[in-house]
Amino acid sequence: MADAPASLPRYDEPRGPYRFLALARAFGPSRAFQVAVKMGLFEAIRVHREAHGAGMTAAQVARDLGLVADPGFRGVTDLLDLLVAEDCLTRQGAGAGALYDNTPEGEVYLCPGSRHYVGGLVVVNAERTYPQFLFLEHSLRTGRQPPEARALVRPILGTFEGAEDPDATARFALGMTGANLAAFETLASKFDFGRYSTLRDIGGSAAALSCALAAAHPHLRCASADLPALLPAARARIASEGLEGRVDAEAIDFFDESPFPPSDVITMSMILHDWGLEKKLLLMRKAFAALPPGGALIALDCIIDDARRANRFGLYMSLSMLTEFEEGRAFDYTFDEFDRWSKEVGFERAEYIHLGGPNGAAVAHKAGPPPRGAGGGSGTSGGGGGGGSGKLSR
Ligand SMILES: C[S@@+](CC[C@H](N)C(=O)[O-])C[C@H]1O[C@@H](n2cnc3c(N)ncnc32)[C@H](O)[C@@H]1O
Repeated sequence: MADAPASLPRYDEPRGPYRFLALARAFGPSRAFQVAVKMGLFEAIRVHREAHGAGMTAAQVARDLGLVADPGFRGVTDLLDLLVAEDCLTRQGAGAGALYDNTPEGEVYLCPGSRHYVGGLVVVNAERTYPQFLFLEHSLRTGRQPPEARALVRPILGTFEGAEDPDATARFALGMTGANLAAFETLASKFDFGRYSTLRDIGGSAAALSCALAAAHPHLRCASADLPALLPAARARIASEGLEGRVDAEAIDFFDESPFPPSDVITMSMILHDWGLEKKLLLMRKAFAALPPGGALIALDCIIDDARRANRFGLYMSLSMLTEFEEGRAFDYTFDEFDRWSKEVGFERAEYIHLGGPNGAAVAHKAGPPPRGAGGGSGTSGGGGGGGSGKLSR
């Protein structure tokens, strides 16, 4: 397993037919990675290194994770080397004595004790998204998943409502927190929250967005509102971040008759994309009604570029919503579309804030002076109200 001699080809960008074949097989490395995260490989390596001061051999990994440990069996070594090729593991040495270890990034993002752990969503991808994509053709032909799929993956609304089982609800919430924390922290630094005093996060799950914003902006009073099954996860996070008294957890059903309680800012992260146009507009109207003059609705999603060709993760996400939501009407959207909807609902103008990777925030502003006065006198960390970097205003 020495480095390839210079005469061997380097496997960089696949070209010609290989580009299409690579795309057809892209699920392979993806699935292998999901399985590795689900089995706890990265955490097992971290724990082993802490105890023994070195990475693990393939045989040690096999024993630790309960995999086939027969020396003639290639599966475990193949999985580990594929993860080396994907830059998810490092390897030192060769053959049976080769030691596999985490990359520094793997340690931050793939080990559950880390604040930045994203593995929760990888497990959701392994348990829900991947099996549902097996039936994508059926979804495209009928707008819904077939009964076979529903035998493998329970409907997402049951998970939200806690009807499936409380652990599945908590696991989904932790997955969402890990996946979106970086975007939440970027929003905290890019948007001028100094102009507002109160914020309500609709569909706030485990309150991660409210906590990130309250931690960055001490003047801000936040409420994270979700179905009752999410209250324990939200309360646990508020307590663990030391934000009791500044962040509340509230039970709501955002589709019931009652109006949203008034707040200067309403956020909806990964909410609008869960629904068809009618329900998207209903939620935006409820937000508009609850905001004071000068208030803002901030929708966070993998907002698709207006030309619908660059944000391929956003486009994938939209197909994923088709498989997740039984209505067959859920979709991710462009900023252009959000801009149009926001005017239809009554907002004065909208702006786009890029949040890193495929994530963005579409902000709709209600006409009027900012509720807390320009600048607000609080320590906002950046952005400012007008035209900060990466913002489009319309
Ligand atoms: C895709 S998750 C997004 C979670 C979180 N905002 C984030 O970005 O990480 C959708 C959230 O909407 C919540 N939700 C779904 N239907 C709801 C309803 N009718 N009323 C309130 N919350 C609801 C779910 O419980 C879930 O927490």
